[in-house]
Amino acid sequence: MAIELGYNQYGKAETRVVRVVRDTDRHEITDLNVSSALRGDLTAVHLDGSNANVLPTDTQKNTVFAFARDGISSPEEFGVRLARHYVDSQEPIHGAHLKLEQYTWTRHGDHTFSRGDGGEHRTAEIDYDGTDVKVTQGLRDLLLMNSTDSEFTGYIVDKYTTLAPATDRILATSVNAEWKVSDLDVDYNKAYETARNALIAAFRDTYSLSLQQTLYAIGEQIIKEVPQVSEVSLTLPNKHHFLVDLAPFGLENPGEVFYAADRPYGLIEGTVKRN
Ligand SMILES: O=c1[nH]c(=O)c2[nH]c(=O)[nH]c2[nH]1
Repeated sequence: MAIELGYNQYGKAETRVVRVVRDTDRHEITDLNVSSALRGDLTAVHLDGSNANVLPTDTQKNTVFAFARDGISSPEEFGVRLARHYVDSQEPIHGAHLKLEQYTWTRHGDHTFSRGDGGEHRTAEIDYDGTDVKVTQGLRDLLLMNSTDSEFTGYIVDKYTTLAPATDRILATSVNAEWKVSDLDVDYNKAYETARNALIAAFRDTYSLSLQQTLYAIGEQIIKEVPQVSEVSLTLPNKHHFLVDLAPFGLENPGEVFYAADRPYGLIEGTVKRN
């Protein structure tokens, strides 16, 4: 029987590093969750028990902390620096994939910050194969709601359809988005802020006939406003808000009282590309 090793990678997942800049009394914090995955000449470790080509995951964790000492200007810059280091300094390591999440802290003073319930956060993904660096920016769990300017009508009706057409509904979603940055000669923080603002503006300004239409509008707006972005992928759960029937209580409900359903939910996914 012929058996062989397929694709493999290994690394340290979820190294939590918090960097404080304290050059002045007004401190800055960068709070990251860093995962590294290395690939390369790693057959012997799986087949023969030789660890000679293995840069331990513990070392990868330590490298994150040591590199943080030099400062973190953006998750993308930090990820690129780590990826290049692992591949360029270790001959058996041929590729590195870095995933970074950045948690947002809101300032309440020079050295006082609060963080929400672990909701919205920024993401960065870097891949380096020894030649090319690929960078993807994004965000996860950004909750958005329009309390009007949303319809859903004109859909297929078959014998299982019970959904009533909606001409004025709540549209709410928890945005998961990532966009490929094709030109790396860019200010990552500025690109991120511009893309995030474009995303929110497109959601706000689109009179939505479906969440699919809103998805396209968001992708289109990001591509229009950030010249370095070539492709935007979006995953949008439709966080349904159903109008409650108050008639049994002798009350009208002119679009004012809703039941926020948890599950199931519609899941709208798509990619918008620069042509
Ligand atoms: O925006 C929507 N898109 C759908 O595909 C869909 N399907 C559904 O039941 N409600 C909605 N809303």
